[in-house]
Amino acid sequence: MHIRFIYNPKSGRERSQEKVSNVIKYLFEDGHEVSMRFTKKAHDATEFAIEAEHDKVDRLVVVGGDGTVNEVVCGIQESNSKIPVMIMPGGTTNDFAIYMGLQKDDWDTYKTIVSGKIESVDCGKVAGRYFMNVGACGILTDVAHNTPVGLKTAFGRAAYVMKALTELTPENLKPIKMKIESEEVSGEYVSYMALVANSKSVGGFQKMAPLASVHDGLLDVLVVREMPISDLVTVFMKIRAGEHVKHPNVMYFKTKKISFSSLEEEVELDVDGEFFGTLPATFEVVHKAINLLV
Ligand SMILES: Nc1ncnc2c1ncn2[C@@H]1O[C@H](COP(=O)(O)OP(=O)(O)OP(=O)(O)O)[C@@H](O)[C@H]1O
Repeated sequence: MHIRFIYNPKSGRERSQEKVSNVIKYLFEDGHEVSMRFTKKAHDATEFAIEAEHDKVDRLVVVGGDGTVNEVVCGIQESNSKIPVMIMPGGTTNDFAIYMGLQKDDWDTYKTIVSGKIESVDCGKVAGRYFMNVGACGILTDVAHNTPVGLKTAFGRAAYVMKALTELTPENLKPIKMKIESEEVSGEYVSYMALVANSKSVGGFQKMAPLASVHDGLLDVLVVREMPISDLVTVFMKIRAGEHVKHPNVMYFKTKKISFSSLEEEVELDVDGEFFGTLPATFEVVHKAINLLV
């Protein structure tokens, strides 16, 4: 088989080299052809995924974080590719890879690349681009894209916690007046945060969208509505257990398609941990979009 690696050398703590070398060694020993593409800047991984479809490679291996996976998913969708994809988590949080159980040792990674099960999984679409994990707006949702790369390299996930703590000030706790339109829920809501998730794991919290599934042809929507700060603290403390969705001021439902618009100020949107633009935005699911090796 011809196996193409797309490798972001700057994602996470830059410690993936040894793992990648070991996996490539196993692949060579097994007689496979291996080619490498290293990303240098934003969108390189998208171009490399499109190139992989043209080159008719047999397997694509993505080494990087959620942002790199996002770019590869965009390339796969844009080129209508069905190439089986393996994700080697090399980022800071790796929400999607963790949700899919892809934190494997070197040998299992190699075995999955050559003979893993292929699962056809959903992705999301927003403003003509695609996402694997989440689109979000409101408090704390910009932490991932605003944390400097140097801080992530030095401190890993703790960098996000440090950045989050600097953001949780009374001035930042401004609720957003937004309009939501979907088949299930429509209306004007005042909320602190809204997110649309494909997988359960968001921002390092493995039960942020506790009922999400990448097989159900649906996106999970979580809206944290305006509430007293003391209630908000309670909600955040329940995220780890996935119990936050039961709070009366938290809306949680599934949909195929949903639109958000801000009724007042400009609201930034974060998609798979990277800055994406501003509201309005319409999210929809793309069922069975990616052939993932698991
Ligand atoms: N060689 C490079 N040097 C600097 N930045 C790069 C390079 N290659 C890609 N990038 C940037 O890295 C971003 C993706 O980073 P990625 O999300 O994979 O890592 P992370 O932020 O450490 O992990 P996570 O999102 O899981 O927390 C891309 O959007 C791109 O802009």
